[in-house]
Amino acid sequence: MTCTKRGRCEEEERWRVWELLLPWLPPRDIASVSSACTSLRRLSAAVSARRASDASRGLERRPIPFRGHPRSSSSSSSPPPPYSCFLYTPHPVAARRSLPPDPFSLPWGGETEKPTPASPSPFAAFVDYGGSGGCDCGEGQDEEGCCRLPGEGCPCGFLSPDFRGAEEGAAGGVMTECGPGCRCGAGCGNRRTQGRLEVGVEIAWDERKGWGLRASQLIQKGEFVCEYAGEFLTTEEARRRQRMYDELATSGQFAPALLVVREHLPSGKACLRINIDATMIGNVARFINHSCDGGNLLSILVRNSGSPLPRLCFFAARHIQEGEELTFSYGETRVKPKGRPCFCRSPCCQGTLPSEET
Ligand SMILES: C[S@@+](CC[C@H](N)C(=O)[O-])C[C@H]1O[C@@H](n2cnc3c(N)ncnc32)[C@H](O)[C@@H]1O
Repeated sequence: MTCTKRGRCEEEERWRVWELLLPWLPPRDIASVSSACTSLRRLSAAVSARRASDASRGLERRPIPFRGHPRSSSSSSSPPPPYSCFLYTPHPVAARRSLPPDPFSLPWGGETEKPTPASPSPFAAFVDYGGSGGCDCGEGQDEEGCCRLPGEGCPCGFLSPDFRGAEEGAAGGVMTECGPGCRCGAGCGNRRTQGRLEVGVEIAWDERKGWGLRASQLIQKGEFVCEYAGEFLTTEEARRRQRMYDELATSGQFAPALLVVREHLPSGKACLRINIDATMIGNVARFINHSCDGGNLLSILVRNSGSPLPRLCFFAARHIQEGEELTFSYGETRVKPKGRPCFCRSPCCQGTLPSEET
């Protein structure tokens, strides 16, 4: 009698450990655990369903669901769904040195911490948080009152995105906002792109392009959609990862999200190169696919006072209807001899995805 009771307690204890452990495991491990017994299969299926219900892991204002993956509703013995293989971050982060060697072995989770001056990280190599050049507008005022109207003296400027030609796919340029060098706080009117996601989006499966981001509500022309958050990499690290991703991509089950952005001088010469890798740590923007016609998003480099690195932000280039896929152009250059096929379906499709030597 005593023995049976102890046995039951041990069993319950083991089960509790699984309940605590499973939600953090990489999908590959969940798949192997789930084949052990019916109870674990049920528990794994519940964990996978929870993951599919919110890509942002609760870090955005509202859940961002995955829709329509052919394997998501089938048994958990099927291959692990790729939507788990990244950590969610609402903000750009410094390159992580402690990441596992490939995205398929990443645990489930998110990065909540915004980098601060106090946290010593490689980010400090890029961003000077002690920053100069910010405004004093917030001093002695409540947040609501500061930096509200253009032309009222805030030195950070209120340049708006340039939407001329946006509907024809023209690039959007640069704008400026208050930032870490300013005395104003999060409620300041000149921090339009620094809050959490405001527009409704969901992540939808396409047989040929993989996951993509689509609007789950009408998005008005000019509305801020999201920024491209990921790890800021040095060019050397970007090259190393690109080689790794190219190899993984030959398996066909892997979609890298490493973006190289160049800020050009008016003369046309490149002056600043930014490498943002959203493959292993990123936000919803990592799901935005390419369109050869420029897509319906305008990409703008946003400079924040006190931060030498601009951020890449997306605004609606035109009214975007509920259910429409959100896309932008990954660039013009196509230098890799065997470029990967493009399935953007636009009339001006070039047939291959933009690529360049990183
Ligand atoms: C930033 S990710 C976009 C999300 C990705 N589709 C996924 O499933 O995670 C970029 C990758 O998506 C795929 N992709 C993006 N646009 C595409 C297009 N127009 N045609 C085919 N594949 C595309 C490519 O594999 C590319 O490397």
